[in-house]
Amino acid sequence: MMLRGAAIGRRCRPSAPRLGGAAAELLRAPPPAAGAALGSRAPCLRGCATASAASRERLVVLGTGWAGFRVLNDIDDKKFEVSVISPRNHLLFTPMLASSALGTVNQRSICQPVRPIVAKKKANFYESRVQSINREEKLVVARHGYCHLPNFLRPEAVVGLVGECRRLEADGRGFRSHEAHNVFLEDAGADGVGLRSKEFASSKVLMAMDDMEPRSALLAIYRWPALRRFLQDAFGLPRLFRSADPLGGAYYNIFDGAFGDTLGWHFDRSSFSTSLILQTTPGAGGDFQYAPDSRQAICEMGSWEEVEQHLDGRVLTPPLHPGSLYLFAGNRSLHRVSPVAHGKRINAIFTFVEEEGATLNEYTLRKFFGRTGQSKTKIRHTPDFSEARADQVPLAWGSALRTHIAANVGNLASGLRVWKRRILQSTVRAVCTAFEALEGGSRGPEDFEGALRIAVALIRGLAQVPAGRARARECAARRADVRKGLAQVRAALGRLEAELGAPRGPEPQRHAGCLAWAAQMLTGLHTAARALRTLEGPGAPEQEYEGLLRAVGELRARLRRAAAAAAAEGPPPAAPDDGARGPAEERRRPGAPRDAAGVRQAAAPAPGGRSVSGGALAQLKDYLACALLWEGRQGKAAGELPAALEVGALPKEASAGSSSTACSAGRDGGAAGWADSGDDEAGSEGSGSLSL
Ligand SMILES: O=C(O)CCC(=O)C(=O)O
Ligand SMILES: [Fe+2]
Repeated sequence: MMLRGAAIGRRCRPSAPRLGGAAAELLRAPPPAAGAALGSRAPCLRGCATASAASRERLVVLGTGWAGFRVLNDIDDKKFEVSVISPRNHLLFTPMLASSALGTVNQRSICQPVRPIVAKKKANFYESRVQSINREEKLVVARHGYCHLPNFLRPEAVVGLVGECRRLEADGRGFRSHEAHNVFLEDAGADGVGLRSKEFASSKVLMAMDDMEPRSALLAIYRWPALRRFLQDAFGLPRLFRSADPLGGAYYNIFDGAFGDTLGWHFDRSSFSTSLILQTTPGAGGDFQYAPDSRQAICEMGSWEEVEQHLDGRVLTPPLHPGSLYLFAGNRSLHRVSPVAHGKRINAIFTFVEEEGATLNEYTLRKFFGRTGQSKTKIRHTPDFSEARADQVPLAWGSALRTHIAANVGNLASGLRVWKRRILQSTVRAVCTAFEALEGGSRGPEDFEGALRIAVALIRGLAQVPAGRARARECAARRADVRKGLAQVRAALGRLEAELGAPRGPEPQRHAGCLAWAAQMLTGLHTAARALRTLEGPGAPEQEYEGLLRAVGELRARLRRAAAAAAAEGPPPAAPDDGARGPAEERRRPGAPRDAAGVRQAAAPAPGGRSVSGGALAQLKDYLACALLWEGRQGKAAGELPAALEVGALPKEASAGSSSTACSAGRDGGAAGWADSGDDEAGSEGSGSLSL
């Protein structure tokens, strides 16, 4: 139903939604004049009045035709609080339409804009169509698509929810997305022309429902039956259900000024949404902006330029405050969250659906949740950086790297101690700044080189680091690798000790090789065990790690004793004769353990350790790359990585080897510090054994 040009004066009855029940503690019913949307299938407007003028009578003017315009012009706004609802924001002087079509009158001359007069009368203007009028209820239902319930939450509940969200964030939960999308949140299609081809960049952190504690206050509100009933009433729906999506039922959004986060112009895919504003930074952006009921018009447009023209003067930016709940028909009105310049904007979205069992589509899950299922393994959107070399990183990788770092940093930071997390975060910031400078053409050479090296090392590490249970599994497998490595060292030392005790000629060259190899292996395994323990965070099996580190300490002590015994044998011969030594070796040690192959293997200097440990420890390099970053607390500024640990310094083939990083570290005196950062008993022994 549509009334054109008619003005109806109505005192709108206050309409507090019916709220009560368990979560009522947290909630405050909207004040009577909050403009709650009730009574229609489409989100709609009730009362159309603001809370400001309880003493004035409310008057709703429908349409901006002759009558409406006249009433608005003549009304005494001291006596009446006026709201205007009209699909047009101007009066059209219809008798002149024909002349306008013929070109004798300019089109603009036959339109009178309504906003100046609305502003003068301090009225509310809703560009919308009225759907129905309920005279009994004094209710006007308009297809406006937006409804604001200020103070929906009590301030203390807002504080509680913000705290909950921050805790999750600090715990490394959530997924940071940096995405390009068009207004329809759909693939552009093969041809990708017209409006569909216009992409907007969006970035934010989303904290999915399955990341929340079962006792989460947000989930308590979401599951509160009265909220669902209220929304069903508000939207005038026959049925309404909570979403069956395990990730997207209720979730937190964080728009971080440090990343200039924003949500680009789009239409939602669901017919309506419910958003709870928790934190804003006034004046810093993060505004919710929308063009009411604009879908139909925009769908007919061929380009974004046309849409921009259409949006001019139509975009509304409602004032939202922490504790505000707003209901919004997001699939009918183009909307966005403007870029956040600083601080953080936090809100929560509640998803309700009209069909029982409905879930989010894969496109949305992938883009904004980073995964489609409950696995916490993040989706990679970026090139494979694992083979990256500092001297080979193409400039074009800049933004992909930033995205990748940003997407994984939360994942990696999960469970880290605070100081480590800080190092990681400041490293990431340095890297992002460096890339920004580079892309902007103002390359800061000192900053950049260091940051790039770190970036590559970081990415190599991050690229392999899973989260949650997958991480625990991965760490368990890597612990098994460390145990295997320790067993190899133990066996080699056993054979060496047996040889040293046996009455036979000295073999100083071979023994020195074996000792050096064992020392390097122990350094690498020690670093690996500590890095893994850090990675696993609070859930790490402490006893097992203690056992591994104790074993390293014991083997180092044995190594020192063996080294002393070997030193007593005398200096190594100048030039060992490999060809002659094989059979001679067999002849000289008849009482030695039988496994000759094992002896030969252990005795080989094994540059890079590959021949000893094969591929079993291959992935440790990534953890070691992470570990070296974390060792920044030892006063090594970003960029001052020990030379042997720079990613560019690692020969490509070394990445296939197991403890190559550790061995490089072992050979470099300066590197010993990071490998043995010295807060456990085994740590302080590293450099000593390396000096063998
Ligand atoms: O955060 C907001 O206020 C709006 C969010 C939104 O438009 C969306 O999640 O689709
Ligand atoms: Fe939206």
